[in-house]
Amino acid sequence: MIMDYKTTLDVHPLRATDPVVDHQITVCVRKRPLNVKELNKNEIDVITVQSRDRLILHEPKQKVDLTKYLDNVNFRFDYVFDDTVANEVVYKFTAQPLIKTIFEGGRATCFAYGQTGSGKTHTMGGEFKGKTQNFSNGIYGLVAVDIFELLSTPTYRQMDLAVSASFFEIYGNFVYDLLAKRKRLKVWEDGNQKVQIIDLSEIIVKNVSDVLEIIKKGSNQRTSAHTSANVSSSRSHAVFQIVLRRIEGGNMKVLGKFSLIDLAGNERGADTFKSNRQTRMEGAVINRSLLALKECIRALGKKETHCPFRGSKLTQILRDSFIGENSRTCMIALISPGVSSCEHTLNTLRYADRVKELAVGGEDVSLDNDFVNDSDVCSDDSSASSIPEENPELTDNFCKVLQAHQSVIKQCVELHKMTIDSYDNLQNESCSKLDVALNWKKMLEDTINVQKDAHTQAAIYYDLLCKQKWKY
Ligand SMILES: Nc1ncnc2c1ncn2[C@@H]1O[C@H](COP(=O)(O)OP(=O)(O)OP(=O)(O)O)[C@@H](O)[C@H]1O
Repeated sequence: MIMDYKTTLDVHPLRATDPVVDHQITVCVRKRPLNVKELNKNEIDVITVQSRDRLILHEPKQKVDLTKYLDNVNFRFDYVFDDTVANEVVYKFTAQPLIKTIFEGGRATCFAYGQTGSGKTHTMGGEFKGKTQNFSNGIYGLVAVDIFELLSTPTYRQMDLAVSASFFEIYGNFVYDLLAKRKRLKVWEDGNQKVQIIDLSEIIVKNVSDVLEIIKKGSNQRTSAHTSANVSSSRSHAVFQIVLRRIEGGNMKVLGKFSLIDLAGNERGADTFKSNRQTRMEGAVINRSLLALKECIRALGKKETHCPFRGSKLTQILRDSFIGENSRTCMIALISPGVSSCEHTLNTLRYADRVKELAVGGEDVSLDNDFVNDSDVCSDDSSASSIPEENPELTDNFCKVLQAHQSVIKQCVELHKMTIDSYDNLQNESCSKLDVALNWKKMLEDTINVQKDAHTQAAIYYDLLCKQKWKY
């Protein structure tokens, strides 16, 4: 059905020579090719990149009478890159336009967002050849090339700017220095709300190869640390920063900063019901940071004076990226094309869609029409953000209650839809009464079960609230 549908479409993907448009906030999507594992499983590609800014997700669905049908969901972003596009082209439309910002005294930020294995590290760090990574064609490396090229032009050469780089990781609520054997660092906020990472290694770099060395060192540290500690890099945010400084009144003052962030896998935020406590807690922290990130981009897009950067360690550290006239952000949402990733892909696209919607000043309608987005359940509700930081157990449980209730709503919507379909099918006799009855019985049982789960979660949460003597 997908193949047939695709043949009816007029497809004009983005070309490397297309014009680059200037935005304060750019949101784009990159589709990776099907990988060997997916090809071996004969997975179907459910994504069609229709044009430079549009894509369609073909979601296979089934009616109550087992008839299959496609739900074709359309999305529009600033740019959409299909699976043939190289890193250099992605860079040209995303991070490259932000380079000049840091020379003009601003803050530039580029995020890679998506499910584990969707291509975040490939895009930010560089293409993999087997186990080795080509750091010179990732966005980190390409940014370095352009910075040093601009520095060599007459305008900037005379400014005598100093360039330095740092590379760290945010795992749970802690920060680890990837250039100092993953030393755990303290984050302090001074009286002016300036956030400092104490003792973070910041290495002076003189040329592109110095930067590539740092990227290599930090990336290797990340990989080896995670292998030995048996935790996954997909549960941490990696932050690579390049800072420009100039002499002002005898002191070195920051002129501009480029932050490049390889975010934790967004599906990790939904590590809840089936996982152990540690994983669930990590999931809740990731969830919160991704939501806080969305809120901060919203504040930037709406030019609000208040930025809710305290919502997570990630946004706290990146606070100066979300304030100020001269802050520009780019989000690259990475998606896996296989049918088995359909639900996560839909979640990624909806999140990116809302970031863009917000960035152009629209309203956040996520709670009205998007209750299936698991990664959003934590704190879109304003009451969630009022849960005290020091009560992670409550936060975790509150997430579970919300999540359980979202499942109930989802299930009820399915039940309602199925009932209407059954009625139609009985009317036109395309399905036997027995089939309808059996399907309806099963659907009702499932609905009762999710309601029971939600009830249990709410009861656990109530007990916990009573125990903690913490009330709304
Ligand atoms: N656009 C692409 N073209 C070719 N291969 C790709 C592309 N994107 C990703 N891949 C391949 O897919 C695999 C997973 O990619 P990658 O490690 O970048 O995912 P990730 O999103 O960073 O996952 P994690 O969250 O686990 O770090 C890698 O082997 C990578 O080479």
